[in-house]
Amino acid sequence: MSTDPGTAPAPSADRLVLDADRLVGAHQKAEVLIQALPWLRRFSEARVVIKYGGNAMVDDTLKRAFAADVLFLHQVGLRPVVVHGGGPQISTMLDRVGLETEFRGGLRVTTPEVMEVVRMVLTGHVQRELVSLLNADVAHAVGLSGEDGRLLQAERRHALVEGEPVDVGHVGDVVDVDPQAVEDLLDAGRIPVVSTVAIDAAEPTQVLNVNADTAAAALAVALGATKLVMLTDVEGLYAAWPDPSSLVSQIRAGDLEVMLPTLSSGMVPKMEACLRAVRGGVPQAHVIDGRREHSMLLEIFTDAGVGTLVVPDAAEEES
Ligand SMILES: Nc1ncnc2c1ncn2[C@@H]1O[C@H](COP(=O)(O)OP(=O)(O)O)[C@@H](O)[C@H]1O
Ligand SMILES: CC(=O)N[C@@H](CCC(=O)OP(=O)(O)O)C(=O)O
Repeated sequence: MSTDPGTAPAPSADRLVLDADRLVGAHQKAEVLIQALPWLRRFSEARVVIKYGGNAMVDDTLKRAFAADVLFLHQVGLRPVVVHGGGPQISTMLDRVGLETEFRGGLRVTTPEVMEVVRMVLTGHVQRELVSLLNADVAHAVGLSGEDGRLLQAERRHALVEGEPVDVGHVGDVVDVDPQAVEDLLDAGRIPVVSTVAIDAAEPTQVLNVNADTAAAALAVALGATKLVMLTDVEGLYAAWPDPSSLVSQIRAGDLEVMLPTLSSGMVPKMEACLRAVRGGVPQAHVIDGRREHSMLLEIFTDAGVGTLVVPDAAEEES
């Protein structure tokens, strides 16, 4: 039975404010959905390689939000491929087992003992955790390492320290990608989750430690991905690190190439990877803040975009 508006008590001021808030909230949600529509259409069936950096795996809530975003992409018809890092997690385990660890030119010095721990942590711990989060409700995700189906082959590389090559042991750069194992999983409607341990092309029974950004870029190129999205622990690329007001929202490949020698630490392999991806035919490479819940959805499905977008030299202006 409805109340006669003429006799019903007047709603309190607090109640009116609450109702207004609810309406504004609902209106905003509808706006977001409408805004997402052209992007949903545009990216239908698009392959998106998502690099999830170890520094962005801050806590369980964030990890669950990441998994929810990946599942959302999958549900609305994109083809997400997750490539994960795990640098801090490897360092913690090395510390626990009493092995010294050191980075030269952004790359971990990797002895045979360190390599065993790298492989164990990436494929046995970080990958397992992501696969289990992604499969919490529906079983879509399947984990694989660069060793599986010869996905990633690498050659030993040096690090560059002040322009000089330095030996960093069992560290490689990807020289060959056989994406068939990933293609098979995508064809079966799966979400591949890739650990970046690679086969040593010179000694195929051995493995090499590959920077996860580098591996993600190589895989994005081999898969003909529409986007490479890197989740890290900063908003994006700062032209004048660490000044947040210097965030670069969009940069062309040629300008990034000029900027590369001025960059330091983790941003070097990350921006090199973005450059490699767009030069290899990936139309867009993004660096976004993985510490902000749902930053990936904001980047892909809203007009504003977030973080830093790298585009080829001849690309049109777009978010
Ligand atoms: N110009 C820059 N802009 C943004 N971050 C930078 C810059 N130079 C160095 N950094 C560092 O790079 C880090 C990201 O790289 P890294 O630690 O390798 O992340 P991930 O584990 O996500 O791959 C940032 O936390 C920041 O400390
Ligand atoms: C050669 C090299 O440095 N490999 C990295 C691989 C993991 C990685 O890249 O993880 P993030 O993406 O979390 O940094 C390492 O051993 O830490």
